[in-house]
Amino acid sequence: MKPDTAGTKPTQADEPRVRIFDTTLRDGEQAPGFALDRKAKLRIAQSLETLGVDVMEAGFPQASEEDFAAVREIARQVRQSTICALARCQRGDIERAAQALEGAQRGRIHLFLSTSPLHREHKLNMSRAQVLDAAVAAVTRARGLCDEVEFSAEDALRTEPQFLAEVFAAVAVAGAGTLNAPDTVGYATPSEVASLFTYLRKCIPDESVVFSAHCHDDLGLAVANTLAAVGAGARQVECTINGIGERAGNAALEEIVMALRVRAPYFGLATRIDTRRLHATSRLLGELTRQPVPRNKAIVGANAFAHESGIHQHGVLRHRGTYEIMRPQDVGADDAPLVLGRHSGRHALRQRLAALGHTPDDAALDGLFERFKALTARRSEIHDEDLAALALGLDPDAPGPWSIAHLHSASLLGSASASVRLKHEDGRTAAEAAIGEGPVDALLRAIERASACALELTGFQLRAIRSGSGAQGEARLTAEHDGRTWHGRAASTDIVEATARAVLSIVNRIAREAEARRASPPAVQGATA
Ligand SMILES: CC(=O)SCCNC(=O)CCNC(=O)[C@H](O)C(C)(C)COP(=O)(O)OP(=O)(O)OC[C@H]1O[C@@H](n2cnc3c(N)ncnc32)[C@H](O)[C@@H]1OP(=O)(O)O
Ligand SMILES: CC(C)C(=O)C(=O)O
Repeated sequence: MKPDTAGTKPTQADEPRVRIFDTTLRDGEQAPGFALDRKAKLRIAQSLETLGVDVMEAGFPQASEEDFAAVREIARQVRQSTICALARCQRGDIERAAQALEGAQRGRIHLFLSTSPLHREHKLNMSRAQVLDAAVAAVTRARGLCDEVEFSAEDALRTEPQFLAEVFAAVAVAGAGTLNAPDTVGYATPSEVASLFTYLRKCIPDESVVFSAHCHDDLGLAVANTLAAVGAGARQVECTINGIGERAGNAALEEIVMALRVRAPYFGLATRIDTRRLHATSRLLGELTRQPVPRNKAIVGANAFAHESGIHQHGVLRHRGTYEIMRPQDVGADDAPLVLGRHSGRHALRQRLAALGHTPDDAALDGLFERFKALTARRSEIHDEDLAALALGLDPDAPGPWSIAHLHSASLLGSASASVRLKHEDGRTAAEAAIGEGPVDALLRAIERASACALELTGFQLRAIRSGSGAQGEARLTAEHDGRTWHGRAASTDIVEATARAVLSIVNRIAREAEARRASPPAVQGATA
């Protein structure tokens, strides 16, 4: 087929659906720090299947035995998505990809070859004619070995558009059903991407061909460029969970899908994705790669639905739509409570106190608000127990009543023991020892016994907060007591001591609050709370 620049016939672009091609397990996994073993890949593949991706690129079988085995396993187990394997335009790669896909319900070989002058000259040492011939020969070979063939013109956005159209037209005739124009180095702008896809659609007005976008994020434009391609007729988008991928990453699946959904009247295009599975899939990937999702990441970051600013909180309390364009439950996130912090105002403070059972009048609220703001000047995080302490007239950061008089911890191959002697401000001392599954468990149990305060540990984090001599470790704990969550935090040059002091800070807050409730008759509590 010769490029046809005469006009645009109706094509696949008129279909009101965008196919989601997920490449988390290939381009995503290819990035430093994101390698996954076969078992982890299968778990992610199953999660992607439940999410509803149309195509999942499971790997590059020629790259290694491990990659081959992972693609083969995924092809055998996943039935609802098309399984895709990457291959260079080389006989060995194509045959290996076909072999890995043998058990697939529906298999696709994804061939790629660079088309840009820079890549042709310096990387491949091939002329235009050689690139064209190699692409057609590879597609012809692959066509008989699997259900579908996709062809990617690597570095398409830096390729002469006419030559790109010529290659696409030729591989479409040879049997490639999907034509992918990647912005391999994340160089293009949205208007350039839109112009290129408009041009390609004019040149190849074949209704059976699907145009695809694959954008990298080197300039932070991957999602914008992908959406520009969709606006210009692309009906497959290649993307990854959390936007992982080569260098700065690929276009983030969750961002594209939610943009299409939230702005449905603008795009008029659906996907098959069950958006309520987005959070779970993102978390699974973060856990398996041990790469936490940044707090401010769109859609799946911890702050994506959090409001701390008083003016926003006031707006959200009146009508969520003032500052929220989607609901957390639409992406499978928990309905986040308003975050009380340095930038919060009285409306949010009153609402949170009410949820904790405290209903101060306006004058009491003003007093509490002043003390709350003073606390935020000293601390970056304020928890419910701090608000409860303020409402009871306590200083959330006050020391005691218990302090550590003696501490000993020992661990040996999976078992650990700890002994503590605690001193109470009323003069009592209490000494206890315990064994546990590790030093933290043993310490927690010894302190629980000595202080007679039952805790169930629900979270524990240790991080270095200074390096070199005098380096400190900070322990952060969350624990349940009496149906409530409590937070403890302490730093020391000795991480065992930091952990013990963090546990004790929880015990002390519980003790102080209990004492205040005993000492304050309900009528007095009601005056401030
Ligand atoms: C834009 C992308 O993301 S493309 C995918 C990139 N992903 C990866 O590279 C991850 C997996 N890769 C690998 O494990 C290895 O690179 C392998 C096993 C595939 C190849 O390893 P090697 O044979 O040692 O080659 P090496 O990687 O050093 O060089 C690449 C070779 O492929 C050739 N090549 C690159 N792209 C293509 C292509 N699309 N079609 C045909 N040949 C190609 C290069 O010209 C070079 O050939 P040469 O060895 O004859 O000089
Ligand atoms: C193989 C192709 C699609 C690719 O990953 C790229 O060009 O970035």
